[in-house]
Formats: sequence, structure tokens, C-alpha cells
Amino acid sequence: MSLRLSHLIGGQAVTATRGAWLDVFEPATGQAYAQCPDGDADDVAAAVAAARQAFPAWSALPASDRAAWIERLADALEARLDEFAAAESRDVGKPLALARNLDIPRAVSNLRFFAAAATQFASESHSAPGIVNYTLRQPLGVVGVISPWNLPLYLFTWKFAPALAAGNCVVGKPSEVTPVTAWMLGEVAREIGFPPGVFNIVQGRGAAVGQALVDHPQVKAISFTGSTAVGTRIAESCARSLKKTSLELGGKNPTLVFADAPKAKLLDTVVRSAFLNSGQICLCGSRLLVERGYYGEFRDALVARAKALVVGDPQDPATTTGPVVSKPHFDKVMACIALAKAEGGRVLCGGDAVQPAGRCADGWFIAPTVIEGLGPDCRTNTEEIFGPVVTLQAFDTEDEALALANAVPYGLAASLWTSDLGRAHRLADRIEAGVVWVNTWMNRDLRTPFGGVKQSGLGREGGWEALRFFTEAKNVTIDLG
Ligand SMILES: NC(=O)C1=CN([C@@H]2O[C@H](COP(=O)(O)OP(=O)(O)OC[C@H]3O[C@@H](n4cnc5c(N)ncnc54)[C@H](O)[C@@H]3O)[C@@H](O)[C@H]2O)C=CC1
Ligand SMILES: O=C(O)/C=C/C=C(\O)C(=O)O
Repeated sequence: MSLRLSHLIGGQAVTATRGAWLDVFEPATGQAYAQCPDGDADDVAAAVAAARQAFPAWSALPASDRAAWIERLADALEARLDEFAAAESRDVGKPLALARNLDIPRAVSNLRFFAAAATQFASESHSAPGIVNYTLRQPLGVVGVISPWNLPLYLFTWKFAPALAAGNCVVGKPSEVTPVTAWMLGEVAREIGFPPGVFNIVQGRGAAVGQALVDHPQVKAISFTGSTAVGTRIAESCARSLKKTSLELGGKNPTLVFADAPKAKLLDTVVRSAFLNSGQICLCGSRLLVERGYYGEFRDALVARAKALVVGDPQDPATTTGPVVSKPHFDKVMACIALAKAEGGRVLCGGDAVQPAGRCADGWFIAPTVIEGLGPDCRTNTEEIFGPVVTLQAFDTEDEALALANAVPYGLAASLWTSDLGRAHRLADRIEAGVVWVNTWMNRDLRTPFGGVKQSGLGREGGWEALRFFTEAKNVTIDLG
């Protein structure tokens, strides 16, 4: 095991103050292949101090200069797209093509999008007879961003790019389960001479590094993506110091399929929404709600498609479905499948671990699983599984479809399939979710507000929402005399 990662603090690659390390595993093989610093509160304190020192100069730069630095980072990342895609695929277990076509290009887009946004972000002014108000949007100072393991660089950049664009300095904490591409990006930042201290990365466990970042009095805001349990804990901690929080949490997203759904893209998209990234995307449609008259035909076609997915080595171009990310997560998902059976669910396909031949024999693979026969209130249909597991439920009316869609504590995203425009608008209005897609799924425009309601989170990311989150509004009123 030769690969040893580092923190990025004040423009320097450094190891954990107390010299401790965490093993990093390749999910496809189950073997440790790297070590990342097992950081602690001292490392966080050093990173925050570096960020505070860098803040006056960074925030004083013209927005166009900040944008140019972020663009340079994007250029350097894009120049190494294949290297980053290979690393992301290895670290998460996602098919190489997925990392190459989605994760890393989106990370590049995140950087470019917010670089451009930095130069377009304008403040409001409000005039009245004899009075003019204008609102300054000022950076907060040092902000913390905490990202998960499912879309590592995609979500890390989605958070730190707007923070930097708005003039803040960042301390980022990637998931300890998938720390490699964030570390690589830190190395790239050093190579291009990114201003030291503006962008810092502290590696390590959530309970140590993450919590220290959340608790640090000089950190003015936390942007977090991950589980609802941890998000709730972060909200409690931040409430004590009145820190701003943006929380993008779990989902139990419904896919509503009406008999009049346009069929051309339906199955391809629903299968993608169910099993992409082994179902480990907070937007995945894990509850398939199907109009009864179309249920049998849809179910049979879906099961045939799920069985045709190729589970195996992420490096094999034929593979559609890699392993899940870790042994604890494998155990969790398998326990969810066992629970579904105990609750009376019928497993129509999958339901088992898969053991590919060769180098992946000890990897954490689970067959794409479709389950029917469960009611809306059971744990399988209300708790996030975050794996390649979906359930089917039938409905008779639009009202029943809506009630099923809303029958969970989560409210992140919904995908709705119908040719009836009126119905699409009625349901889009009444579904409890932050994001509704009609006849599509995960169709992302980075300008749109992104986030959830209920237990799926607080606040919105994307476009101006992100820049507003990472700034404080100050209104100035002038009496024109
Ligand atoms: N966006 C989403 O919806 C995601 C949801 N999940 C859900 O969460 C479950 C558990 O996955 P985990 O990786 O354990 O997610 P997690 O919520 O524990 O981890 C997300 C990030 O938060 C950090 N973290 C953990 N505890 C923290 C604390 N006390 N203070 C600050 N940061 C902390 C982690 O180190 C990681 O960087 C999954 O099974 C899945 O259901 C996981 C990843 C993404
Ligand atoms: O911004 C996107 O396109 C996707 C975001 C996905 C997550 O936040 C997630 O899976 O955690």
C-alpha cells in the first residue's frame, strides 16, 4: 500500500498532527489500497487559521480575478480528466465510464459555472422618493464544506466553488470513505499556485474533523451533504453558535408512472434513476408508483431490464453496476433487503450479493433488486436504503398517487411520467419535494435551486441560491436630502 494522502493546509501538503492514518478501501476488491490522514481538531484549527489569514486578500480581489483562479483550477482538472475518473472509479467502485462521463465533467462544470457566476453576481437596489437603498453581498469569512462518498468530487466542488466565488476562504472535509480525488485536486491546486490558505482540505473522520469544523467558532457557515442523522446533529451544533447551515440530506424519492406516460425514454430513464451509481445518489427514485392498469406490463419490463444490468468490475467497459461503497454499507443494504423480505416483500429480481470471478471476488456487490407487495407504511418504503434496491406499488387515482408520493418523512426529488399536461402541473404543485422532474430524471441545470423539504434538508444550493448562502446581505439606506 504505497499511496499516502495528505491534508492541504495553507498551500502545503501536510499529514495529521498526531500522525494517525485511516485505511482507504477499493470497494471492487475489498482491499485497502491507500491511507488518508486521520485528522483531528488541531488540524482543523490550523486550516481555519490559514484560511483566516488568506481571507482579506482573497475577498479583496476583483470578482474577475477570483473567477480566473477558479477557471485555472477547472482547466487543470479537465486536463487530467482520465486520471481523476480512474481514481474516482477505484475509490467509489463506480463504473469508469460513469466517472468519466458524469462525475469529473460535472466537477469541471461546477468550477466553471461558479467562476462565471462570480462575475455576474449583483446586488439589489430599491429606490423611493428621496431615498435609495442598496444591498451589499459580503463574503462570510471562513466557511466549512462537508461532502459525502457517493459523488465525491462532484459534490465537493459543488460546495466549495460557490464559496470561493463569493469571496470566502474554505476548509473542506471530504468523506473519509472516498478521500482520494479531493486530495488530488488539492495537489493540482498547489501545482497551479492557487493562493495558499484560500482553499484548504482536512482529511479524516466525521466525528473528529467534521465535528471540529462544525464547532469551530471562526467558521461562519457549514454546507453539508450526507445523512439526515448527521445533518440533524450539525444543525443542532450550529444553532448553538448561530452558524449558517445548508443541509442537503437523504431521500426516499417517488417515481410516479401513469399509464399515459410517454414510453420512448421511460424504461431507460427509470432504470437509470433506480440503479445509477448502484442506487447511491440522493436523487435516485427508490419507490416506483405505477398506475394499476399499466402495473403488470411495467413491472415485467422493469424486472427484465434490471436483470440485464451487468454487475461487475468497474474497470470493465461492459459493467453497468459496480459494488456499493464499503463493507458497512454493504451490510446495511443487505440488512434492508432482509427486512423487506421479513415485512412480506416479494423479491422479483436480485436480493443477493454477487461475487464476480477474478480480482473482484471479495468486492461488495449487490444485484439490482426489485421488490413488490409492500404497503406504504413499512420501513422498507419509508427509510432510505441508498443502494440498488427499489420497490413497486400500484395506485388507482391521481390522488392516491399523490398520497403515496408524500407518505414518507423525506422530500427531496420526484420524477413524474404522464402525457397529461394538466396532471403534470397539478402534481408538481402538490408533491412534497424540492425538485420535481416531469418525463425526465436528474436533468440538471446548475442555475436552478437544488435541495429538499421535510427530512431531506434545509436551504437550497445552485445558482444565485448558493452565492446568497455564502454571503451576508447588508442594506445601506441613503437619504438623498
Ligand atoms: N446525499 C445523500 O443523500 C447521502 C446520504 N447518505 C446516507 O447516509 C448513510 C450513511 O452514510 P455516511 O457516509 O455514513 O454519511 P454521513 O452523513 O455520515 O457522512 C457524510 C459526511 O459527513 C461527515 N460527518 C459524519 N459525522 C459528522 C459529524 N458529526 N460532524 C460533521 N461531519 C460529519 C462524514 O465524514 C462525511 O464527510 C447512507 O447509508 C445513506 O443513507 C450518505 C451519503 C450521501
Ligand atoms: O447536484 C446534483 O446534480 C446532484 C446532487 C446529488 C446529491 O447531493 C447526492 O447524491 O447526495
